[in-house]
Order: sequence, then C-alpha cells, then structure tokens
Amino acid sequence: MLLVKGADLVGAGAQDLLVTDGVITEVGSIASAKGADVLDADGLVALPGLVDLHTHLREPGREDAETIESGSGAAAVGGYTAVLAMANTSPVTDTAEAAERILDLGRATGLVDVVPVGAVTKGLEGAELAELGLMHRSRAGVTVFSDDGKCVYDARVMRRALEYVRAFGGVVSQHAQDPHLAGPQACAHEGELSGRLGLPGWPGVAEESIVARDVMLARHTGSRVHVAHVSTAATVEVVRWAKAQGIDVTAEVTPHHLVLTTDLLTGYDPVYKVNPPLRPQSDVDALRAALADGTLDAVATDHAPHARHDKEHAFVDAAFGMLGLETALSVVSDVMVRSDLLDWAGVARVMSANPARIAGLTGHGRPLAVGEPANLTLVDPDATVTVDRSASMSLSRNNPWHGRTMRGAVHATVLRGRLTAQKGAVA
Ligand SMILES: NC(=O)N[C@@H](CC(=O)O)C(=O)O
Ligand SMILES: [Zn+2]
Ligand SMILES: [Zn+2]
Repeated sequence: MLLVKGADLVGAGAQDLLVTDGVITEVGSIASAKGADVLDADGLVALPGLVDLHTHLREPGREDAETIESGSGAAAVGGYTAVLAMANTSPVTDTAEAAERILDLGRATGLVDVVPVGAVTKGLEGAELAELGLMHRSRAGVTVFSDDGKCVYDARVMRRALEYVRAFGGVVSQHAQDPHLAGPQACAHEGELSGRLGLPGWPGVAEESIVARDVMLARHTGSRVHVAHVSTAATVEVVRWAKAQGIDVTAEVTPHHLVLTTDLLTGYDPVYKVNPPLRPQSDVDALRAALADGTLDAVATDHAPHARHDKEHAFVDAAFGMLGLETALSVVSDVMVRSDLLDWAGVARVMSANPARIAGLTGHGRPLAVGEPANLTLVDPDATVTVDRSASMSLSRNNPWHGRTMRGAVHATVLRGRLTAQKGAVA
C-alpha cells in the first residue's frame, strides 16, 4: 500500500491518495493507512503518469548507446510510466517475435511499460509491408507502426499500410521527410544561415508536402495517421486544416522543437544536429501556439541517444538525434506553463492522456480517480533545475540542455503503486 499525502490533483485541490494492489482505492482526506508507505506530496502537482509516443531505446543492436534497462531508468526519472520504443533497432522490430522480445525486456526491467512500435515496412526499407497483423495479434499487441528514422515515402505503400491498420484500429506514425527534397546529407534548416554555414539544407516543405499527402491518404482510406516530430508552422496549418475536415490525424511536437532554434548551429556543435532540424523562432512560436490550442496533440521526446563515437564528428558526419526523456517535463513546464500557454491540466493532456489515447494504452493517461491504475507523476512546479549531462540514467551524453536552468521538475514517479524514481534517481 502507498499513501500519497497532500498532492494537488489539478482541479481538485490538495488531496490524499491511497493505492492498494496498484490501483487507486481512495481519494480525499486520509489521515493514515495501516502498513502503507507514505509519500509526502505537499506542494507537488500530481499528474497521470507521463506517456512518451516516441523513444529510441537502441536495444537490440546498439547497447553501447542505450539499453532497454538504461532507457527505462531515464524514462522513470523523467516521470514516464509508459514509452513507445521505436522500431529502428538492429534488427528492426518488424516481426511479432521481435516485438514480443522488446515487451519482455521491458517487463524484466519493470521501471516503465515499454510498448513496442512495429515497423511499417520490412527492414524499414519502404518497399514491402511488415507483418502488421501478426505484430498486432502477438502478446505485444502492437498498435503503433512507424518506419521512424525514415519516411514511408511510396504513397502506395503508405496507402496500403493505412488500409491494413484500419482493420484493427492501429495507426501509422509518419516521419515526414521527402527524401528528394531533404536527402540523407540534409542536416540544417534550409535558409540564409544554412547557406552561410555551408550545411546541406532541409527545407520545411520536405515535411509539409508529406504531411499534406498523408492526411489525404488518411481521408481516402478512412484510417488514422499520426505525424511524428512536427517542426514547421506550415505543417501545423496542414494539420489544423485536416482536423477541421474531420480527418483522423494526430500530431506530436518534441520539447527541443518548442525551444531550440537553428541559430544554435553557428558553432557547428553536433549536439544540435537532429532530424527534423531545429527551425527559426517563427516556427517555434507556431508550434507552441498549436500545442496550446490543441492542433498538436502531444509532446513526444524523440529521445535519441547516440554513442560518443557516432556524435563527435564534423557536423555533416555526426549522427542525428538528442536525449529527451529526463528533461521533457522541465522543458514543458518552463516554456508552456510559466508562460501560461498551458496549465497543469493541459500538461496532463499533452504528456499523458492524449499520447495514451493515440497509442491505445488503456492503463495509462487516466484521471487520478478511484478504480484507476496508480500510474502517476509528482511534479514540483517551483523546483529550479540546472541540467547536468553527466547526471543521467542514459548511457549517452548527447544532451542539448546541458547547463540550462529551468523551473519545474519531476519529483517522483509511481508505476502501478510502486515508486520507480525519486529526485532524479531510480527508486
Ligand atoms: N530524431 C533523430 O534525429 N534521430 C532518430 C531518428 C528519427 O527520429 O528520425 C534516431 O533514431 O536517432
Ligand atoms: Zn523521425
Ligand atoms: Zn525518432
């Protein structure tokens, strides 16, 4: 048993919360409970456990960069109770067996629910559909499919994937990047600055044109598409239009695209190399506004750990990606809550309820009420944190937030009644 004392339940004021056998059994004023561990939550905000739609855990294949265990630790410290593990591992998660293996490794660690994402195409090669139905019907129950890292570029393949997943309520999460408009070398927002720096440009239209196509394919098939890591104002416009038409589209934004801008590239530090690239301030402002007004449904980290020997290269040669799990809540607090763009109920929506709904996770993203699973994140809204890349559960150090001070931090994470992390460390 666990007794959480005096947490602000967002909208319901300070309450005590009793957890028995992983389920919330009482909410209100609870003086004591015999045999229960007590967690003092005075001054803390209680959110439903955070859900990340987009995490790279690197196992199998790149256990030097991250493992399911180390990434689960980072997730727990970051306030997450469920993460969707992207399929671009080695081997790729494109079979039922591969998906079940990830599920089992996640369960063995037990710090967070690790939910496998299945590849859309075999080997992420974009040609032949992977065994979507078998992955869905497996113990892993895969509902989110993505070739993330690569775009499902062939419109016919995308159409067939959408038709296929519609049968069981699945969704395709698209890494929107036209490979001709933004080729493999493209690594900086295309504009005056990329020209001056001599970096191959990645124009916003390479994203926007794929999203425009995909929402039309979703309309045509009556299926559901999700847009990964939206990075431009015009993509927001497409998503807004599609939603207004009743097209079944959802979209996510990363913490880094809500804050970091392309001018950080002037120092050629590869820590700022990410896909899609950092954009100008006008895009950042549009993304914040779209997250606030619901056009963007979710914040997803795109936690992308990379080993030192893959990241510490000349900018053009370095790997794409940055860490995100441990800092996401602080970034969102700092940029969205402190500026009144979102209140804590809004944070619960974009970091828990909406991602859980998109991924079809019934045990997550639920209101903190009697009868619900006790997955929760306690946040100290006034804590000031200065990010230190060396104090991380991740095996990698490609942390773009190093040295930054933010307000608002995860205090503790509870997964089905069990404390999984507290004050930056795994419990
Ligand atoms: N975001 C990145 O820059 N990198 C991701 C791939 C991806 O999300 O597209 C990775 O796997 O490293
Ligand atoms: Zn991607
Ligand atoms: Zn990714």
